[in-house]
Amino acid sequence: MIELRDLAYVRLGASNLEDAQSFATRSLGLQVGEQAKQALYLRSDDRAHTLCYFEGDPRDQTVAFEVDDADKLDAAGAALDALGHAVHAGTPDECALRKVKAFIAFKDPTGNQIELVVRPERSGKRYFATRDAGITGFSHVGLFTTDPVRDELFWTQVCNARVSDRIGDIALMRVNAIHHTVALAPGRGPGVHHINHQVESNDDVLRSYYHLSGQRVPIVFGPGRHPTSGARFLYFQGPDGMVFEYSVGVDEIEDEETHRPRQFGFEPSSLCMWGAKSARPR
Ligand SMILES: O=C/C=C/C(C(=O)O)=C(/O)C(=O)O
Ligand SMILES: [Fe+2]
Repeated sequence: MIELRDLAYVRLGASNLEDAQSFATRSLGLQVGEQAKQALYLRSDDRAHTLCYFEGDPRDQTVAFEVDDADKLDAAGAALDALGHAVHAGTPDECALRKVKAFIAFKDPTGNQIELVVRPERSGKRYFATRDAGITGFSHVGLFTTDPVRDELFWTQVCNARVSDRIGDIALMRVNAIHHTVALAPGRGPGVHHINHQVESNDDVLRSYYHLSGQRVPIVFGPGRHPTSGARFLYFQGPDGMVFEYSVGVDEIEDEETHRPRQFGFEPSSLCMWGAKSARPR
């Protein structure tokens, strides 16, 4: 069993790094941790980075999870290899680019690019962004799936994810007490469906709604409230069509032993209990 501890980062190819920087700092509210020649490292918490835009194809998207140590990383590599996944061990240069001690890369059954990392770098400086979006941290990702039932089995049987709730066959899965760290979303191929940051209060969600609307950032869903995690949310579109979410008030699963996933119907009211309609199909 591969024990995922937390999300580490997302890496996104950017068609225009300047546009990505402008969006990340003026709209999303991240802090530039480091500006390299062909990459931009962005912070949302006490880590050195949680999002990296690099000059490249916007379809090149990777999600990374932290595992405990080098032994666990080796065991994960062996387990994935035995299941037929091609596993790449990061070279020292590739580790430096990701600010981690070691990592392996592989694809999930849909073809999503996943990395498992050890010892991601933290920063001695606290996260301090020039735009005050109220961000309290990087929280979850949505991943496209071409087969939700198969991919739920991968995340829950090969890895340690547990299903918190389902909407139709779509699983919202946790790797720690937080309601979900990975949400699956039906799609025609691999890719990141959305990237979530938690914010401090309902006020932050609504303040951002007006701030982003004023900047003509496309709002794609919300403000609204998910009946699943209970979170109040706003989804909006960034560079190269990537969707970002702010949310506040996501449930924690209090009792790991007794929690049973709830089943929600595959219908709009399962996505928003206030009646907001998503501008993109889930
Ligand atoms: O469409 C359902 C979304 C559910 C949630 C939630 O319960 O918080 C998400 O954040 C999500 O999957 O994006
Ligand atoms: Fe979400």
